[in-house]
This record gives sequence, structure tokens and C-alpha cells, in this order.
Amino acid sequence: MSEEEFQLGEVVFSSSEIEKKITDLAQRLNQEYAASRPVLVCVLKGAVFFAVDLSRKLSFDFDLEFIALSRFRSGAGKAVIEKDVETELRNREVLIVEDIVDTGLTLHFLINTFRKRTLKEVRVCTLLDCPARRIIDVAVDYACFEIPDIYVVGYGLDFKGRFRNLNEIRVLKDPYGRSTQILKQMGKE
Ligand SMILES: O=P(O)(O)OC[C@H]1O[C@H](OP(=O)(O)OP(=O)(O)O)[C@H](O)[C@@H]1O
Ligand code: HPA
Ligand SMILES: [Mg+2]
Repeated sequence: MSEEEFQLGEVVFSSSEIEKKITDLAQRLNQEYAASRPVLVCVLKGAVFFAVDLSRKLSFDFDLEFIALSRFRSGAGKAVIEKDVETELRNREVLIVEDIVDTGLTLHFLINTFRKRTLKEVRVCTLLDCPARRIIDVAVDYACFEIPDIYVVGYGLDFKGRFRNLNEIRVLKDPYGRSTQILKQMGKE
């Protein structure tokens, strides 16, 4: 299907729904990390918006780090770290911050990478979790929203680099309206 055939579709999560979920997550993390100083690792680029908004609501001390991976899709090839974290992770608690867990390949690679560097816990928080698309089992500790098998954009999520700047999350729908039907099942229409 060509790029031109995709259309920006319905709002799946409004900016106020997103804000509320992030506030709830921050409250939970504020309790669970009250006595520690974890390293928050934001996965570039998509998770930047989520990581910034979340971190502004956190009341505990943390180090903020960024990691960038080369693109890899559907198990073809291995991920390569293009930009690594700068903090020494040995004996540090790590909280990976993702925008979406889809096939799970990115997260699987990251969890394994960080587990080799620290003896302490590696946890994961994500704005969106899409379990229907999983091809590898990964443990997601905190997910703000679960979504069905739809392609979404906005609030950091892109389609070929576009739409990251939308304040809300919208579906990118195909001309046959498949995503719209799924949204109806979610009670969103
Ligand atoms: O579970 P997966 O199938 O691995 O997909 C999830 C990953 O894919 C997207 O990033 P992408 O590599 O597109 O880069 P970006 O964040 O720079 O858009 C998204 O931001 C996650 O990091
Ligand atoms: O639904 C999505 N939108 C944007 N980027 C993504 N990467 C995996 N799934 C998605
Ligand atoms: Mg990403």
C-alpha cells in the first residue's frame, strides 16, 4: 500500500486522557521508587515526549539517559546501538521508557542489554502496549494504555518521520477502514 493511501484517522487517546494516565503512572512510580535513584532510559526518538512529560511529574531522584538503536524489523538482522547511555549502569536500577511495545523485539534487545550491565532490576514503562502484535515474549511492568492491532501516530509516534508533534494519538487508517472497525470494538466510536 502506498503512503498516499494512508489517512490520519480518529483520535484514539486525547491529550487529556494521555495526561491523566501519565499522572497516574507517575504517582505509582513515586511510591515504588521513593527510596531509590533509578536510571530512566528513554528510547529515541518516539519515547521522548512521554519521557519528558512523565519525568516532570516524578518526585524521586533519577538520572535521565537516552539510547538510540538502528532500525530493525520483524527479526531481520540484529539491533545495533547507535547512541548509548552515558551513565555507568552497574548496580543501578534501570527503568526503560518506551512509547510503544509492538513486536517486542526492541524491548527484548534492551532488557537483555541492560541486564548484562546491572545486577539490579530492569523494569519497563510504556505509553502504549500492543500485545496482539507480539512476536517475542517481553515483560512490561507499567503500561498506560493497551491497544489492539492498529497503527497509531502522534505524541512521539511517527509514520515515516511524520506526525510525532500531534498532541493526541490518532489512528493511521487504511482506505478499507479496518482500523475504524477495531476502534468501534474498543468503544471509541
Ligand atoms: O516492539 P517493536 O516492534 O520493536 O516496536 C516498538 C519500537 O518501534 C518504534 O521505534 P522505531 O524503531 O520506529 O524508532 P523511533 O522511536 O525513532 O520512531 C517505537 O518507538 C518502539 O521503540
Ligand atoms: O503503531 C505504531 N505507530 C508508530 N510507530 C510504531 N512502531 C511500532 N508500532 C507503531
Ligand atoms: Mg522507538
